[in-house]
Amino acid sequence: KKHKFWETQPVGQYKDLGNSSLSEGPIEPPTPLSEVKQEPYNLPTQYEWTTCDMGSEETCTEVYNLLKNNYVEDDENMFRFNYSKEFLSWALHPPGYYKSWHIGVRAKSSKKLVAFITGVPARIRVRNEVVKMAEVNFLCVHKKLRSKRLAPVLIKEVTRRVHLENIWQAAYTAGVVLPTPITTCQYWHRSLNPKKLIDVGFSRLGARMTMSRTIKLYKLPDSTASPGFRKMELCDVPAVTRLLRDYLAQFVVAPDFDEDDVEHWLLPTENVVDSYVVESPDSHDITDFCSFYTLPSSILGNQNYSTLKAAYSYYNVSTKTPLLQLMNDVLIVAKRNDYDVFNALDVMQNESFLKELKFGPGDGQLHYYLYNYRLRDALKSSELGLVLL
Ligand SMILES: COc1cccc(CC(=N)NC(=O)c2cccnc2OC2CCNCC2)c1
Repeated sequence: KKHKFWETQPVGQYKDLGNSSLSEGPIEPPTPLSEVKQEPYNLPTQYEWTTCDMGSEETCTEVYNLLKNNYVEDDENMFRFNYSKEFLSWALHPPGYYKSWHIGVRAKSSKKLVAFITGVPARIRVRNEVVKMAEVNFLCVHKKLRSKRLAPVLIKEVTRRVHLENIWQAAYTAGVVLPTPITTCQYWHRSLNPKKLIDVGFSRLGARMTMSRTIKLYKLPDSTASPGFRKMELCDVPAVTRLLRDYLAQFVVAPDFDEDDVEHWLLPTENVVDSYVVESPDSHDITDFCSFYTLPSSILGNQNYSTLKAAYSYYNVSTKTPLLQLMNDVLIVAKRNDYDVFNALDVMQNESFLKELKFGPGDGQLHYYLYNYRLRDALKSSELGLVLL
């Protein structure tokens, strides 16, 4: 039966969609902490739980290798996400993180890491309510242990450890449809290195198009157009926080970032996250902001290339510079830094620039979910102001 596990969980069930007698908000009330299961869920006897200290080079390398060889692939199994170690360390150490939410499974005999799941704390606003949530990510079971029903146990265990910290909601994404998406996003790609993308099968040569015509089509200027466009610096944190909070207020679901969050999630970190501001040349105000994160993919089975260097649109705010020009500038910077492709979801106001900046639609969708929080109706993707890693 489909979703045997998810039908046992406090998540929006299909039968509830559009049922306006059901109120928006938590589906189940918090449990008294004394009633939360104190001990970990049972694993098959040959496996044991381990808490992964991502601050340890050795453990971080084990997690990196597990994901590099066993994490999400595209629908045609040509690419696999290859999150870097510095990315994983950044993603799992935001302000207020809990080490106990970095959960691994080892084989008792070999001590090999065979599964992983994580949570990080986040304050997420849903309409006018700011809710403490866990952002759950990096659910991975070794390819050799699939269909042993390990994923439900990993999900129940991270849920139990989140409950122990008195947090009762979560946010997560998946490429598959589960009960019940709060929104479904289309992803889009902007070619930066079309020759490589066609060589590795990520893109196809358009009909009646030659390679040289295609290279010319995606060519970008060498320098950015916005006066005052520069990398974000520590001293920009207060202004960027103000800009971002004002911008995100328009969306139904969005992070409730404070200055500490902005410093962690948006200050440039080499090979992990890049962010730029537009500082007005005369007033020196920060009027615009754009950012992307770096998530390479392994290219499976290509003689000439092993890695696809991909940028993923993160948070972008335009108040003076046209969004179209701001995003074109971020494409120029990504190209200058040798990215092969720039990816974006059709969330926030992204739809307003995708086609004009020559993004093409991807062949998949990304579904967003909330755990233990019901929305009366699914959102349009443009009502979503949350980008997960
Ligand atoms: C190009 O290499 C890939 C390797 C694995 C999967 C995919 C397709 C895919 N599933 N893409 C996305 O989920 C995606 C497409 C555009 C923007 N963000 C995305 O996912 C983010 C956010 C969710 N966690 C993964 C990274 C592509």
